[in-house]
Amino acid sequence: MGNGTSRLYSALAKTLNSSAASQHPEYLVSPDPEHLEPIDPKELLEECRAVLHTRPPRFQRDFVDLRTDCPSSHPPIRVMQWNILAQALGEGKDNFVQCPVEALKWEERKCLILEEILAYQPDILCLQEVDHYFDTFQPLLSRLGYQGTFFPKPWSPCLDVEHNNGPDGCALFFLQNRFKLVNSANIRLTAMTLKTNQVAIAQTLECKESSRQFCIAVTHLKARTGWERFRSAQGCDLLQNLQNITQGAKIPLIVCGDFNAEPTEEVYKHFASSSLNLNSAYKLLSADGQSEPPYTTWKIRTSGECRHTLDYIWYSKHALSVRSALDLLTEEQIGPNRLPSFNYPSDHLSLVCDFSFNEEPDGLL
Ligand SMILES: NC(=O)C1=CN([C@@H]2O[C@H](COP(=O)(O)OP(=O)(O)OC[C@H]3O[C@@H](n4cnc5c(N)ncnc54)[C@H](OP(=O)(O)O)[C@@H]3O)[C@@H](O)[C@H]2O)C=CC1
Ligand SMILES: [Mg+2]
Repeated sequence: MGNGTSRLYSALAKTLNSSAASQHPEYLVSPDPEHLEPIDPKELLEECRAVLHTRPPRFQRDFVDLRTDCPSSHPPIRVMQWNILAQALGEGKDNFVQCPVEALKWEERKCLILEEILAYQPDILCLQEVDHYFDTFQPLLSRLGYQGTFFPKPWSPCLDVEHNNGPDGCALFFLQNRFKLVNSANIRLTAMTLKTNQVAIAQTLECKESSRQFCIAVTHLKARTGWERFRSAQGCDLLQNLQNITQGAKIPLIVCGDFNAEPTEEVYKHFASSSLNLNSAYKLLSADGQSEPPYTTWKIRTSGECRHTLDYIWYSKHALSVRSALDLLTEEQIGPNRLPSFNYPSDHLSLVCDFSFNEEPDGLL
């Protein structure tokens, strides 16, 4: 076995075997990463690239500078929002008819996912459709200095798929050397007072540099057309929970999610007009700062081509500024067979933003 390969198995192989996933209780804050030997991100990136040596080169995406005039005395906070496509759904249920089966092989697709994370080095990761938390992302990201939290769907569609790796759910990771966890809440979303199959995680973090606190939340709302009212009710429930957690918007807030809703839907309008004073960060990439990108997910299923804007990063527009945002892949980069592909591991694009606190939040948050 070549040196690279053996190193690969030294870093990537120190992950729990997949059977461990089903032995874990529903919700578990990961063990203290101090007790896991750290990995050098450059080494892990090299090892991932060794696995991906037969794949086409990574697409280049650039950060768009959105700096406003308010300078910040502290380093920005980089947040990544990403529905990484559950392996069981990608292989067993999602029917991406133009995606070759071998492009979804987990041993390579996981390295594409890790490569994207290592390329942009977010301080905070908000993920949906995580069905390899315990055997892959938690052990590896812990060794990169992240503390992780996982909250699976009560009844994940992954469990219907033969040879699944356990339920999918939302995961939230933050760098331990930058933030201290003040509070963590797992939220099973309701709709019209009924418990639903969708969840969220909301955590209050304190910046070690500035002692400023903020709330970061991740969610994944009910998919499919015909469920618009259901998503709207889930969104209202999440907003109510966040009102309480931020003590009525006293704490700045960032909410990441696959909302499974176009900007025309009611749930989007609830977030855009909430008393939490939120703005959608990716609107700032548009010329007038008022329009969402044309797509955040683009796939071809048996039902046809689906190009939608469903993923968002909402933030407290008075207390926080967006300093930059990662541009999306172009249609040419995505290619005619759309996503996922040999080039990109998910049907959803990652969204990445750099935030800073406004020194003195003007007025209410
Ligand atoms: N809800 C419950 O209480 C119960 C649920 N179940 C099981 O759970 C499943 C529903 O899970 P739930 O998560 O609530 O469902 P969702 O409708 O939210 O979708 C589940 C997953 O399917 C993907 N998806 C969306 N559209 C399609 C499509 N057209 N074809 C294939 N996949 C698609 C979504 O991906 P994306 O978000 O990226 O679009 C999402 O990850 C049922 O199929 C059943 O297996 C069974 C009994 C009870
Ligand atoms: Mg999906």
